[in-house]
Amino acid sequence: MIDVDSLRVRFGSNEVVKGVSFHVPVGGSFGIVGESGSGKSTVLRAISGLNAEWSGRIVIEGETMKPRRDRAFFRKVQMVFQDPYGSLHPRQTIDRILSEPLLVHGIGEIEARIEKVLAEVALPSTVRFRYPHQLSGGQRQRVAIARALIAEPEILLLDEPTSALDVSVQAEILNLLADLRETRRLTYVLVSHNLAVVTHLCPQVGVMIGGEMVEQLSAEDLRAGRIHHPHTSQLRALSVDLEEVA
Ligand SMILES: Nc1ncnc2c1ncn2[C@@H]1O[C@H](COP(=O)(O)OP(=O)(O)OP(=O)(O)O)[C@@H](O)[C@H]1O
Repeated sequence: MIDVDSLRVRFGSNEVVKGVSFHVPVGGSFGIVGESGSGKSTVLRAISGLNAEWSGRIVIEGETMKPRRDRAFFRKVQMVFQDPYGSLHPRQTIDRILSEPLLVHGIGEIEARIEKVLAEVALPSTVRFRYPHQLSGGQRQRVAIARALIAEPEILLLDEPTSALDVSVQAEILNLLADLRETRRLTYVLVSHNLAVVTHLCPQVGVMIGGEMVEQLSAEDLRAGRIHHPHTSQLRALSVDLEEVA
């Protein structure tokens, strides 16, 4: 369960998140959509503990978050970024990349866990001894998801997880994320500028503009055009085809 209440974030004199509130139940999936610069990633980074400069209240699984998080938090909550090139160390083999979270958290059975998680993200075990540049973009994102999952978190924070990928690969990764949420009973917060991506994965959606969440609605209402805020209508009109990736 994630409760965000009146979250504010400023950089210097510039307030970029202006009192955002939303709730995600255990096993739920909440999507944040909005144009570039609307503050979506900043909200996610405050939840993830990557940015300690915020005010308001963030409660995760009943625990009120402080700006700095302990190691147990980083086991429970994991983040997946847009760019698998940037987020995977280029000189480490996939084996090393996947071992690291286990070593950090003192978790044993490293070999078995790596084999299991690779199977879960549908990668052959032969990728273990390759480097990120030897994999395709989609395979690299599967590795990034495997790394996020290997220490068995409860919550995944997904920041544009498919935006760097070809359209055909985007759908594969979205389907994988949907399956993993169900089998592992994960809770997701997903950020994307792409309405089709958000509605594919998230039954509940929050729409941001200029640091405010101006509307929250179900993916169903969004698809059907049952919308209250003009900005949501604009975003919907801009999205050429809501079902493109579905
Ligand atoms: N570290 C930072 N220092 C100063 N300003 C920042 C910082 N990070 C983000 N901003 C500003 O905060 C605003 C919101 O950025 P944010 O990345 O959250 O938007 P976004 O909706 O995720 O956009 P995008 O989809 O382009 O990533 C932008 O104006 C951005 O320039």
